[in-house]
Amino acid sequence: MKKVLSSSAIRRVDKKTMERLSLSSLQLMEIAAFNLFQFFCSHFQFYQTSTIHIFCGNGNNGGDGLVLARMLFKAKWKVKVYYLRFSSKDSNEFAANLNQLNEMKIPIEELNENRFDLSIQQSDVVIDALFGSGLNRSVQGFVGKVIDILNQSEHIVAIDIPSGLMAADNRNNSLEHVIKATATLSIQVPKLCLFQPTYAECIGEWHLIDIGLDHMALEEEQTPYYFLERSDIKKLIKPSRTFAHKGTNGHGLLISGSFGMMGAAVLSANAALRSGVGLLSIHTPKCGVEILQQAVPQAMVEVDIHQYFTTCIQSVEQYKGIGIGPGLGQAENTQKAIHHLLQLVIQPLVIDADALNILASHQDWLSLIPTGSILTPHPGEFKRLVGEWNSDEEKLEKLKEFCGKVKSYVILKGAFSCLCTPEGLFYFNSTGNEGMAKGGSGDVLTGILTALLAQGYTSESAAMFGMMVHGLAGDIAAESIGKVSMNALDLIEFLPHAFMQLND
Ligand SMILES: NC(=O)C1=CN([C@@H]2O[C@H](COP(=O)(O)OP(=O)(O)OC[C@H]3O[C@@H](n4cnc5c(N)ncnc54)[C@H](OP(=O)(O)O)[C@@H]3O)[C@@H](O)[C@H]2O)[C@@H](O)CC1
Ligand SMILES: Nc1ncnc2c1ncn2[C@@H]1O[C@H](COP(=O)(O)OP(=O)(O)O)[C@@H](O)[C@H]1O
Ligand SMILES: [K+]
Repeated sequence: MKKVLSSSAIRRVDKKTMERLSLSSLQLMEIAAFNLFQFFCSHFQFYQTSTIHIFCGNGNNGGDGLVLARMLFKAKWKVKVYYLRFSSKDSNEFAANLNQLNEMKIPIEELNENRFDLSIQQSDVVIDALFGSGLNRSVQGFVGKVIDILNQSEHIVAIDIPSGLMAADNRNNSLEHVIKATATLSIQVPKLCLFQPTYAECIGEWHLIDIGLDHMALEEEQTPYYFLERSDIKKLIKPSRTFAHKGTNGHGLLISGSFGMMGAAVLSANAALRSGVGLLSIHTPKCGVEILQQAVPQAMVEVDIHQYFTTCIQSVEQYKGIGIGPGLGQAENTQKAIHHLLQLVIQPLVIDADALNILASHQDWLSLIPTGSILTPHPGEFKRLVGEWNSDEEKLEKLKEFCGKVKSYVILKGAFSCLCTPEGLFYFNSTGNEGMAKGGSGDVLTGILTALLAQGYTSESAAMFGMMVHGLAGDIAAESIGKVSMNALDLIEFLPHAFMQLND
């Protein structure tokens, strides 16, 4: 698990690293730039025949740019270096490295208000080292004009953060002039902006470049934001038991499907059955019985009295994991059935899709949600629950407030799905890809989560494990058959591989 930190926290970690490892700030910059250089050479080998235009500010982000320029120059890449003095005083590290470049006779050009004509070819590459974590106000003036010109380039690699974007909160940033990078090489610590859809087109694909910051210093920083990694899940996985039987592996219930939407029930059920549940029951209207008995013979079907949709859920105490929502529809009687269930149930629920939509239209039922439930809205469903937001930052505030209010977990789905806990901690998922943006992918997640709760995982562990394994199944599917063709069925198909990888 990596901590997502603010710029001021990162500055403290940098400082402690230098003190504890007896490094000067020039040495730390040299290490940072060397790791950037190594990553750049291996990951962007195909740029080797292009001219690399490196744009440096006169702070330490610019310093990183100068050292990277020196290393690329020595390695015989074609580099052109430019710098801009937007701050009245050069940082010491920038100044020292500028001297080194001058001594090595590496050509370097100063841009200023009167001189910023740039000639960059389509195949050329721009490295953006103008501003990093030191940006403290919106970019204006001639630096803004330079950024606008650079944005006409097709290949832009930003160092640490695309210039013009702030690490954590951009609500007071006009965002008029921000580098639109194709890739961002962020220095070791994930920043909140990397996970926000609004800034995705400025950040492009991103990578974290380890520079050996002091682990204790990182430990000492407090943050509510975390980036969840595969290694975190391994610790949560329950060992398999030789004398296990279907009873000890838990009995799950899915309340799912309605006329025309039985596919959702089939997907959730198959996902649950690939996620270790001992026994699975599916509550469904009469029209779904034959479909389910054929498509999912391993599951038992509990038949509703209604032909087309769910109207009445009787006893649920025997189930340890209960998932409700996929393909459920929002018929009047289904709404009543949900209200009845909420009054009846004491164990945490997995609540998805139409069950969320029903709750959104009956806000007074939210207080009936059992403590520790897992709600899995996509942003559209979440908006119905909490109203519109004006920024991603406000969205996270609403998420925290909502989780506290319903004393439950929410997985806000999308790229870097975000799990928020009732205590207000945020965990961004590191698996998953855009190939999963297909109908039915969310139904698969509901099945997985229901199975994990049934097996006795705590809600928090189930949410972390489920979110990670679901995304990993997507990543393996993408590698095996490609993002275009993969769909929800493939997530189920590759789920066993994902569980095996997490267990390795
Ligand atoms: N040992 C280390 O420290 C390491 C640091 N590392 C690297 O350092 C980077 C952070 O460097 P940094 O703190 O010098 O800030 P940076 O982003 O270069 O900005 C420079 C100055 O610009 C100014 N400014 C702000 N906003 C402005 C605006 N809108 N328009 C105009 N000016 C504006 C502001 O100064 P001000 O004008 O407020 O006095 C600010 O101080 C980090 O991203 C990483 O790449 C790595 O090498 C690892 C080791
Ligand atoms: N661009 C993306 N990157 C990563 N994961 C994604 C992306 N788009 C969708 N997903 C994942 O796919 C699932 C889609 O769920 P949802 O929108 O509820 O689909 P449905 O309701 O059709 O089942 C979520 O788990 C989400 O995190
Ligand atoms: K930058």
